Amino acid sequence: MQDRFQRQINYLRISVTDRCNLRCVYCMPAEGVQCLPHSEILTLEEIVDVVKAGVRVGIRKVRLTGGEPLLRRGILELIKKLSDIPEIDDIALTTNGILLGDMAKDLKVAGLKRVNISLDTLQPARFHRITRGGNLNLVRRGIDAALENGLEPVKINTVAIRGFNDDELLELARLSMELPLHVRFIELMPIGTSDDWSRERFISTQEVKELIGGALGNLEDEKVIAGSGPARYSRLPGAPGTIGFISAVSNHFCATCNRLRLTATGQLRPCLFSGRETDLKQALRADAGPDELARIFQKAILAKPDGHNMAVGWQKDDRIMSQIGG
Ligand SMILES: Nc1nc2c(ncn2[C@@H]2O[C@H](COP(=O)(O)OP(=O)(O)OP(=O)(O)O)[C@@H](O)[C@H]2O)c(=O)[nH]1
Ligand SMILES: C[S@@+](CC[C@H](N)C(=O)[O-])C[C@H]1O[C@@H](n2cnc3c(N)ncnc32)[C@H](O)[C@@H]1O
Ligand code: SF4
Ligand code: SF4
Repeated sequence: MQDRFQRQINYLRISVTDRCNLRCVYCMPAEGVQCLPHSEILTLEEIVDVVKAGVRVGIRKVRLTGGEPLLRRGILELIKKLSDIPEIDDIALTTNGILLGDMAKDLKVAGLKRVNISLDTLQPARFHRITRGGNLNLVRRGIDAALENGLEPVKINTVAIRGFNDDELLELARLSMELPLHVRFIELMPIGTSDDWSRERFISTQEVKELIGGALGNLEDEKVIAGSGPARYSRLPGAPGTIGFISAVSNHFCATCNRLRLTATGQLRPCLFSGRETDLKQALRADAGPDELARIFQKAILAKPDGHNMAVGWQKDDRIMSQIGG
């Protein structure tokens, strides 16, 4: 269905859990994150009902995220049920990769098409520091398992952060020369835990492009890689993979935004950056039928703003990224 700004909305990002096995410094506070009670979180059946209602208004693509989606009990069963919905033609998952080594094969069998894996550094000690305790080896294993099991295209999400990983962006870009990986550099957005994370940490796409182009060769524009997300892709000469750029701040893609979010607690959220939400859970738990759920979707789509307001600074929100479905 089209929203008020003639954008076709066909993509639902679902936060299947607010829980996470890491605590990345720019995303979550070190402690004090209150996990939502189970009764507040949508059940697997409720999520499937929501997607079926979404299909009625044109949802064709689903992404499971969180928090860490691989922590959600029953995730394989959920993927299986979603892949049985004939209209859904793309089921993807965004993960920190920690549990992927052990789960990739079962995820593929359940019907998952592809994964995006977050990786901000290739240095074990640094990884441990930024994730507050994570083991980089497990993520490397997860990436290998994703490739071995054909969860392709495998995309790597790297948030470029000054004073933290700006000295290894070239090495991360080189991954696309060694393996068929699509390494995407994401601009740090003013959302999440702002602790020590300030404007000075921001690195623009332009800066990363110049760095990579200067050191590794001409970046040739690449056609779209499967998935209709906001990244723009280029390829280094002879590389099996590509380099992508997600310029969420410097050159935002709101004019072509095609998505809605479903929070872990069953709110439809028209925009990552807007606290305005439409409640689906109450209707689900009052046994609303598919028509009524589809009407709630329509309402949320019509409430989509034309774009974000990042320019005003750090997002003040009742929810953190892991609850919204980053
Ligand atoms: N501003 C903004 N940024 C987003 C949005 N969706 C995703 N992003 C950013 O893009 C990053 C990568 O998102 P992914 O979960 O990998 O999904 P995607 O890039 O849409 O996925 P593909 O379908 O594979 O292209 C996120 O970490 C965010 O930083 C959005 O709706 N708005
Ligand atoms: C919130 S996580 C959820 C999925 C999973 N736990 C993971 O890390 O991939 C999704 C993505 O959001 C990104 N992210 C979190 N906070 C961000 C911020 N302030 N700016 C840009 N990207 C951010 C993460 O790096 C990650 O790639
Ligand atoms: S970015 Fe992902 S892995 Fe890191 S704390 Fe946030 S939800 Fe967890
Ligand atoms: S900030 Fe909002 S409008 Fe812009 S791309 Fe993200 S979700 Fe869409």
